[in-house]
Amino acid sequence: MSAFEELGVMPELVKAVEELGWMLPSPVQAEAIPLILGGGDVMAAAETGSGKTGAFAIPVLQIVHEALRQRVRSGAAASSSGRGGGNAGGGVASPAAECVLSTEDRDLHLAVSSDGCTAQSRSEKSWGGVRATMGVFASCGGKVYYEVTVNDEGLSRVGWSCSTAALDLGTDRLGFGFGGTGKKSHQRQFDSYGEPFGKGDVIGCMLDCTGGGSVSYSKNGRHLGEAFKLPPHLQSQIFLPAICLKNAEATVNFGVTPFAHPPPPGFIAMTKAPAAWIAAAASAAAAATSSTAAAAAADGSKPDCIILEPAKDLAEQTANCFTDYGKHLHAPAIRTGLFVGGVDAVPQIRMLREGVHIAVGTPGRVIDFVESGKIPLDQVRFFVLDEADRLIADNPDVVTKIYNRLPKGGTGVNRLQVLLFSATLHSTEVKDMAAKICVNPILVDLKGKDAVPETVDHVLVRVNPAEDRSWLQSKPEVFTDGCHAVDCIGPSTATTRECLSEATKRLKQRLLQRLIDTLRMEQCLIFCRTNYDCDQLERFLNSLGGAGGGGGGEGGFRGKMESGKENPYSCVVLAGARSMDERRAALSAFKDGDVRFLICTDVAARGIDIKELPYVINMTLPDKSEDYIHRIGRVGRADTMGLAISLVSEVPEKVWYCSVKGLKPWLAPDASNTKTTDKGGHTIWYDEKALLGAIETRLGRSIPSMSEDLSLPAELAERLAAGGDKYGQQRGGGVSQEVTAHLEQIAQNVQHLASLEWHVQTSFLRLKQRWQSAQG
Ligand SMILES: Nc1ncnc2c1ncn2[C@@H]1O[C@H](COP(=O)(O)OP(=O)(O)OP(=O)(O)O)[C@@H](O)[C@H]1O
Repeated sequence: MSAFEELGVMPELVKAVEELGWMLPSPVQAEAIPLILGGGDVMAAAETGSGKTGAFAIPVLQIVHEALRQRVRSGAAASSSGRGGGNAGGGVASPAAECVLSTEDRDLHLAVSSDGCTAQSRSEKSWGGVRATMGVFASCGGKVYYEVTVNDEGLSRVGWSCSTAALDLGTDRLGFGFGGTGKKSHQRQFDSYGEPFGKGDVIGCMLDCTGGGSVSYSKNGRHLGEAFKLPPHLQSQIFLPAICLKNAEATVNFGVTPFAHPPPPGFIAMTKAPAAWIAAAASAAAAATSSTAAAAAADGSKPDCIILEPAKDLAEQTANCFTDYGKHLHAPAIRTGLFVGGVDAVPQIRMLREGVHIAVGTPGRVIDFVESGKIPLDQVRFFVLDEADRLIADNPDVVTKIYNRLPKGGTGVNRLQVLLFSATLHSTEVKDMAAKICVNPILVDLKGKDAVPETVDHVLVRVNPAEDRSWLQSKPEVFTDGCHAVDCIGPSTATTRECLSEATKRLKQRLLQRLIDTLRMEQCLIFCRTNYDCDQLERFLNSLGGAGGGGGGEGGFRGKMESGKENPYSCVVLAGARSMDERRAALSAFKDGDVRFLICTDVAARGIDIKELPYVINMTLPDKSEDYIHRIGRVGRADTMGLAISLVSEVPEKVWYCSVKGLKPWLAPDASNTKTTDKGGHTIWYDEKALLGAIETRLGRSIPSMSEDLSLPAELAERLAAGGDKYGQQRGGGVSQEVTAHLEQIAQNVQHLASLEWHVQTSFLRLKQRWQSAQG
């Protein structure tokens, strides 16, 4: 059994992740997958690149697939009998329909076998109940039978109940049970009936829908007499086979295989009943809700899961992960839809009409579609906030509005599960929101505070224009942001705040070039503060590349070189101001290794997964310390070593400031107004030393600096050399620490087994020798 199977993951999903080369679940996966499969709300905080997407995607896919299979089975039965002209109420099943125990309509702690015939509940404290996927119209005028075989010594109660009855059979007015202690139960009234039963006994459960209706039982083929008469108010209801167990196991037979004892005269097996008698459980339950809901529920076309992501690119990546992990799930296949803004809504609406089971999107587009009724929510059972802290900080209203509209599904297996994931999940806002939208969430917190993975080395390059005067050189030409366009910059003003600020910007671009050359960077992700900074850096790198950057037209693939890999400075841009097509093309060119540098804003700070990326550079520190953790977490993923370098100015830098959301001050009509915002302009003074202080406080450690010749701090260089590690490659020669730990764990057992095997073999050979010599 593989390590993923041990977590309860179904073989189709295990196969898919093994094809991706995942040998063992990562720690967050090992913790979160069983919790989600068990039905809990989960808040998971784990380092960047530690496999959080798989930790929620795998169990979500599994549960959604199970639910869908169940619906398709029930829906198919309902529609085929509908075509046969049966009951006008719809939801009438074909006689050949497969009636099994439901994996949906059960208590969480009761397990149902994959063939839907055996139920097991190992709780000694509480009863676990389950109903069948088909029911019988009490008004059908027929007589139906099914059998239950008790497999062990625990307690069992068997019988019939309506789809809305308590799963604890016989404890309300909608259920009728017969228990192993020899009692019949209805409305919590337990009266002596028949005789006790236990392990090995076969109980026949009869529903007689003639003459007002009654329920009776047999034990090992012996009829025990009528147990209940159906009260008049229940004679229009649908009754489903139901059992409940306490630390027990039982197997049902609805008639697919021969019965242990023949049904009493006039009774027929559930599965042999005419179509007009039988109703699918899903239809029975759906009938209680709106008719449109029932219709769509039957074909399973509404989302079961809503996943919010803070950025379009990340949403697309997550949707692709769902498609990849779920590729072996068939009959039915899972359909994942992507719902992000900035692109034509029509194909997305069409997709919703065709049916989507997992909806992944960004807050704006998702709330638009929810409020206009395009994304129906009445079937949703998972609400996932990936990068939850960012979503909650930026879009608390959207999160709350969507949550308020979701069906909560009670406390059984259909209850809504809320999952919050991030590498930085420790803010007060997250805790407050979790208190509102989660029910007893289980915290999977692998470090207890925000942490940087061991595979990420991070260093600073201090930028001090007062000491480094190379900014006065005219070559290579740099392209700064124009915040000092109206200031007097030059040797004569070299000590003014404005001049030092402009000098910092010039030095940073030149330092970037030196870093690229010194470290012989094959690939690097470069973070800038604004869209405009990205444009200017792109110009700078293109000018170094000497080819002026191919394309560059409106909507074109700016910066892509004919042969990107040969150009040591080839670059593309991924930033909010670029179109979705351009962003997609840029990311894929970078992932494919066609270009060396991906210049980006913080839209790429979270979640974006680029395999074996060796370097990240921060041209400017982010103004939120948690974003630093996410940015540098683009390297050091999946046990690959990576280096993050931050250029940090020793002096304040004047930068553009968007006081109105969406406003690009460098494009504003009064863009020449470079005064600070308190003086009616569009700039602020940015203090990177203070930002660095906040980051170091958050991490609880100081970040080492590179030396002037841009070599690594000694401690890092030594550690790297000792481990034989290289940035962009798996640490420890390709075997992950988890795999090593796992191998160490099983080594002892393997040795023990080997020695047992040796003893068995040698004693067999000795015996054989003795026998041969005895034979002469
Ligand atoms: N069990 C595993 N074994 C090997 N590789 C894995 C495993 N789980 C995930 N990965 C790989 O690790 C990389 C990072 O995974 P993922 O993107 O899910 O990380 P994350 O924790 O969500 O990171 P972030 O915090 O940046 O969003 C991916 O390339 C993924 O394919």
